[in-house]
Amino acid sequence: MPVKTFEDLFAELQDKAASRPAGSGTVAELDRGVHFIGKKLVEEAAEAWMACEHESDEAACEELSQLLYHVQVMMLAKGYSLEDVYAHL
Ligand SMILES: N=c1c2ncn([C@@H]3O[C@H](COP(=O)(O)OP(=O)(O)OP(=O)(O)O)[C@@H](O)[C@H]3O)c2ncn1[C@@H]1O[C@H](COP(=O)(O)O)[C@@H](O)[C@H]1O
Repeated sequence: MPVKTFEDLFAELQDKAASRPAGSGTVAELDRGVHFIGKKLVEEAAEAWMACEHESDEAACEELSQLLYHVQVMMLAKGYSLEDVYAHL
């Protein structure tokens, strides 16, 4: 099975945000808003930092993936496209 890329996940989350399927954690987070998502972003960043310092490579990569997910949820909450953010890379 091919690995899901950052762009693949963003397209999937955009679709979820538009179609709002029942049981979607993304929809639930979007409904809670920027303040809630911001706290999740910081929490995941801290967990990623701790995992990188003290845990296995596997655990660190898992935490980093969760941080990337929450970056995308924040982008959606703010209405930003990939291009809006990539313009600053
Ligand atoms: N990649 C992710 C992803 N990474 C992290 N998370 C969520 O981020 C949180 C991180 O979990 P933690 O272990 O840090 O915290 P926890 O204590 O277990 O969970 P919480 O109590 O904090 O919610 C969990 O709620 C996860 O569900 C993700 N949720 C969804 N996705 C993908 O996003 C897509 C859409 O998901 P749904 O919107 O749920 O359909 C699917 O492809 C999913 O695989």
